[in-house]
Amino acid sequence: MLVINNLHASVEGQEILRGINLTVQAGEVHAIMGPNGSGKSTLASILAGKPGYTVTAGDVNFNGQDLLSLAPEERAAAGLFLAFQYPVEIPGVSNTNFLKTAVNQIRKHRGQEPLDAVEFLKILKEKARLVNIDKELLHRTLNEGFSGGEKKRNEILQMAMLSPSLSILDETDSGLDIDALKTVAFGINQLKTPDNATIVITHYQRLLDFIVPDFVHVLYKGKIVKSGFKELAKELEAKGYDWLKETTV
Ligand SMILES: Nc1ncnc2c1ncn2[C@@H]1O[C@H](COP(=O)(O)OP(=O)(O)OP(=O)(O)O)[C@@H](O)[C@H]1O
Repeated sequence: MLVINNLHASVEGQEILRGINLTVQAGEVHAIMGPNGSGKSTLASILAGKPGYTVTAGDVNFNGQDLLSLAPEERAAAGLFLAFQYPVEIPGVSNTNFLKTAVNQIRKHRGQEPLDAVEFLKILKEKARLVNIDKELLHRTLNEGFSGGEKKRNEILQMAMLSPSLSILDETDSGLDIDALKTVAFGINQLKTPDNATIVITHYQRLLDFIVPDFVHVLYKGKIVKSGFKELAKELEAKGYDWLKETTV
């Protein structure tokens, strides 16, 4: 589904990613961990097409397409979804209207008819129930006055509505209390199918108790320096990252 090959990228002339190689197959959950400033969010932003980053070498293939040549909205239409570390507030736009516009925009890109209001609301209710989101959030203005936990839950609802083939969740656990963490993880697990895949960027092994990854990778100074299974996250929790620094410098 996703093949990242020797990806190098810089921001304002400074090299941040220094040769990332990563393959994600359908049905898999990958966790990316690593110390602050190692390039995790940069990688997510580049995959989503956020401006401001210069790819200096390498390529990314997503479902047979050259991902880096696509505009951000084309990436979304191709099935990529990024949940941001800090979801934005959009005053004056209701959550429901935002979701309807986003869903229909993606349908348009795929050559499908837009959903009418009745069809859309039916799906919205089903998905809100599936990922355990309070209906009250649907009628509020997008992310405005949402608590940190509500913003993150709302992103899971967006993910449910857009049915992406690859979801990238950047520090979805930051600022969540344990119940919100469980709700968000429950939503992510509910949406898992053999046809989609998830990349979870996290600092904490506790999230991975609820979203069990098939693979764990450590990003350090812009490179994946170690990959393993879920036990690697436990090892990192116990030992930190210094032991990896010693083997990589
Ligand atoms: N827009 C930018 N302008 C300048 N430097 C940037 C920019 N974006 C990222 N960087 C730098 O790139 C490096 C990697 O940042 P990034 O946010 O990708 O790390 P991270 O691994 O996600 O860190 P954290 O765990 O703290 O979220 C950092 O040194 C950061 O200061």
